[in-house]
Amino acid sequence: EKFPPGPRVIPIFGNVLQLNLKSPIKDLERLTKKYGKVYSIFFGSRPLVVVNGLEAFKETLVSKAFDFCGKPQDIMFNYAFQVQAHAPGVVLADYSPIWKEQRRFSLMTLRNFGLGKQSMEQRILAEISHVTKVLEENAGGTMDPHLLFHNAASCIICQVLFGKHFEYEDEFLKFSVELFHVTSKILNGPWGIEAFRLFRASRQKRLQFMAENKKTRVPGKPRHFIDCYLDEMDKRGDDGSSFCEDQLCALLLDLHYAGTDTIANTLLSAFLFLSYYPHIQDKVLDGKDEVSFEDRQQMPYVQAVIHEIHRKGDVTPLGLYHSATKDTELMGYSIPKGTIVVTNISSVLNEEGQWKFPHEFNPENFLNDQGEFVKPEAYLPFSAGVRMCLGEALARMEVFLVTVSLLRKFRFTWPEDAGEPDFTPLFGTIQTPKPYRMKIQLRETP
Ligand code: HEM
Repeated sequence: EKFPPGPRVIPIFGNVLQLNLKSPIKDLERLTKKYGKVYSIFFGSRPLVVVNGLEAFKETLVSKAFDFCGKPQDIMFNYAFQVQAHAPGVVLADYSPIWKEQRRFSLMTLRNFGLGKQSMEQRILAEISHVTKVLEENAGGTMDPHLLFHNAASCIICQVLFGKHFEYEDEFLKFSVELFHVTSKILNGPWGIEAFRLFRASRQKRLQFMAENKKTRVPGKPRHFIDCYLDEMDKRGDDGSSFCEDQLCALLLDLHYAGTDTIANTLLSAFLFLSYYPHIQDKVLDGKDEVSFEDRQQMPYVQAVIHEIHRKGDVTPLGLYHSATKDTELMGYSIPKGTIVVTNISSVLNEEGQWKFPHEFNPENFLNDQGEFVKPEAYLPFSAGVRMCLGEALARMEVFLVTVSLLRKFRFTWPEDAGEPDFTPLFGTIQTPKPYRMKIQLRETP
């Protein structure tokens, strides 16, 4: 009876005609002003509860984390993406022992692979050298970095999953980058049969990799994620756990997808802002020649810039839909089991009252009066709680290393003839900055 309020529902359509689905963020902001931090909208006859702002986020994701950690199953994207119901992977899997087991294993494996340790850093730096090469070829001119950053992000996660470098011309790399980029905009574009076809083709390619890999695998000597998973399967035998090759195949897509488009768009957004505000680039370097991930704690300004990149990047504006695991309450409203809950991450990352400069790209958002690094509570680009992003550590390391390494070698500026930049991104489950060109100059080596 006390379901969250919302705009008047039109039979059959619900509220879809009242929302700009191509770019709904402004509409959601308008509805917050009218109905408060928690309200409902209807897609046809199906209600979605939208959660806005830090206070409502904390109740949803932290204090009532287990009431809201489900994931809706009967939506179109799941049918296209998952392919096999018994092997749901992690990203779209409902809250269940299977999800828990697979998430824990993935997290541990990413960590043991050297996250926070030297070896992961070396893998990332090796991939950055390919980016540097392309930028060197374009130095003195301008370029659209779109494909370059997608290729780089995809290659880095492929190093973890498959243990090898893919050339930027490789068919698998090109196919994957295109697949992720197109389908992450599914919410606002025409799609259907084509998405189903692409995800099925992607599964065939992953199965092929898994089969090829077995030929060179030495049990107990893992080279990459696939090997680690197969070792785990051997260890578990027939213990009735959820570990199986279909799950491995699903996880490969989850991690490759989640690790490519998010990072690529964060980097695109980073270099859009940095090109327009080149004075920030000079302050990042501040006379330092060598910068390693290890040193970041001693570099408050660099930390502030990287965090501001993730905040203004705002790449997953509505997170990934949650669902209520039982009949529960949220901010005084009744939420029936199974209700889809939309976490409007964008509303928190730009919330007035939480940030010194909510609407501008400004590293001061993460610095106190003494110039020390501080992280406001509303810094939630990776969400929070039980379903929080499991690639956060890798994402932070990648964005740090790519940004700092490229700034050491190049200076990026906004082309004089490019007019004013449009910072409003193209909306999607993962959103993308509008295409732009940046001017690239080699820095003088000291
Ligand atoms: C800037 C980069 C990234 C951002 C902003 C980001 C953000 C997010 C967000 C908002 C979620 C949804 C959390 C929720 O449902 O409440 C998520 C989930 C997830 N992310 Fe990321 N992510 C990033 C990079 C990565 C990377 C590099 C990987 C993999 C290596 C990854 C793997 C995942 C997985 C597997 C999930 C599902 C977790 C689960 O449901 O248990 N992400 N991410």
